[in-house]
Amino acid sequence: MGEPMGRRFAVGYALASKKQASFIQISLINVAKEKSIDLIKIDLEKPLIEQGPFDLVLHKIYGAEWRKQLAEYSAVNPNVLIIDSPDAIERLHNRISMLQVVTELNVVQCDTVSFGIPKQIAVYDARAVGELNLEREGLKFPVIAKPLVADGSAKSHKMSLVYNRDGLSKLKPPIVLQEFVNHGGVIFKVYVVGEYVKCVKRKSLPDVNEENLGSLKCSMSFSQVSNLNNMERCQDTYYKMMDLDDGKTEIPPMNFLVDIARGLRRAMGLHLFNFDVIRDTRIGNRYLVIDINYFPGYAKMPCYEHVLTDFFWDVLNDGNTDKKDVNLDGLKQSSCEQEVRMLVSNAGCDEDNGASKHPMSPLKREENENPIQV
Ligand SMILES: O=P(O)(O)O[C@@H]1[C@@H](OP(=O)(O)O)[C@H](OP(=O)(O)O)[C@H](O)[C@H](OP(=O)(O)O)[C@H]1OP(=O)(O)O
Ligand SMILES: Nc1ncnc2c1ncn2[C@@H]1O[C@H](COP(=O)(O)OP(=O)(O)O)[C@@H](O)[C@H]1O
Ligand SMILES: [Mg+2]
Ligand SMILES: [Mg+2]
Repeated sequence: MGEPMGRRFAVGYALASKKQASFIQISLINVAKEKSIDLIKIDLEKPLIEQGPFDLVLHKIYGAEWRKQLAEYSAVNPNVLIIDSPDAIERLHNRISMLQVVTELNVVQCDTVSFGIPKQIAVYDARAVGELNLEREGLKFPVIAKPLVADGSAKSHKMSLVYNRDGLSKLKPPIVLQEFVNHGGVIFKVYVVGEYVKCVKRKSLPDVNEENLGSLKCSMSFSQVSNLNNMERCQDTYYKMMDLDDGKTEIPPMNFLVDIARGLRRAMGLHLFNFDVIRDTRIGNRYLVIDINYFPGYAKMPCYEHVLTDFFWDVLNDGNTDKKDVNLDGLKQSSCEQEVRMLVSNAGCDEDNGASKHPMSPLKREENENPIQV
């Protein structure tokens, strides 16, 4: 069968080699091709302005030089879509501004479910860290120390769970100290692709028994607990190992997540991101957003080829997905997912997500929890 006649679209992608290897799979190239979309690698060794023509530039590259190249390309090609805007992405490179947007979301309120962010403070001064009085800052042990900068480097994922004062002195600012919230060892990862939303469960840090705090050593280092290392990625059991199918943890109400996703998408001006959510076991139906990532590992999402291709198609044919959102009641469902839902159940995933209508939002917005700066 030949390809359909008519207009073809060129999507240029600029990705680091690891990202390219995971995201640009042959299955994605083929599904896109069938929809008249050609995925074309942007050569990072050459000026962007000399490449193309593209209808859309998809990118996850950091740094001033790349921003300059994008700006130059946009100035000469004003109709080309840049997904996403470097300024909008920038907000996610700092763990304070990243979560600030969650506290500013303006969504319909209801009594049954609420969301917010954990209490957190930024510490900039290395000399101040050992002297910190957590109680005065409204925090108590245990806390998680996270690098303030979230720029995709291995360093930016290196965290420690700090149990007591002694653990504080080892920390290297600039950091964020965030209240550790017991959440039953399960994290919800909510993937957003334009209007599409998908929630999966993953393993997380186990709960900490506060009564044992005194007997624990001062801190514990960790990195990307909900993800896999490179060796694990090569194994067949890839999805099984990562997705948590404990059969007992229910995912948060989908209409609730959809409202947060839509609010975030609009507030941040981003199309491609995911956010990590935990359920505060002390309170029950209270959910905390702890992390937002630009252009995450979509290839781990079932049917990602179709979801992403549908997204490219929509933005290329519309120019602006947000125009459509105004009248949007439910969520999009990928063409692949419509079929798959009938045939199989996705391990660790909500069966109905990505498709559910949400007439009444059960959201309750909490008061702003502005971080204190030290
Ligand atoms: O590598 P992957 O596929 O695990 O994706 C990473 C994401 O994993 P997730 O999809 O949330 O499970 C990962 O999410 P977490 O930070 O682990 O929550 C990041 O988005 C990471 O990007 P960066 O290092 O922050 O720039 C993502 O890494 P890049 O692929 O963008 O380098
Ligand atoms: N406030 C918190 N309370 C409990 N666990 C947390 C909290 N913040 C992070 N975690 C755990 O630490 C992991 C890494 O934190 P996260 O902020 O998502 O950083 P990263 O950007 O490296 O993914 C999370 O996936 C979760 O398991
Ligand atoms: Mg995370
Ligand atoms: Mg992150």
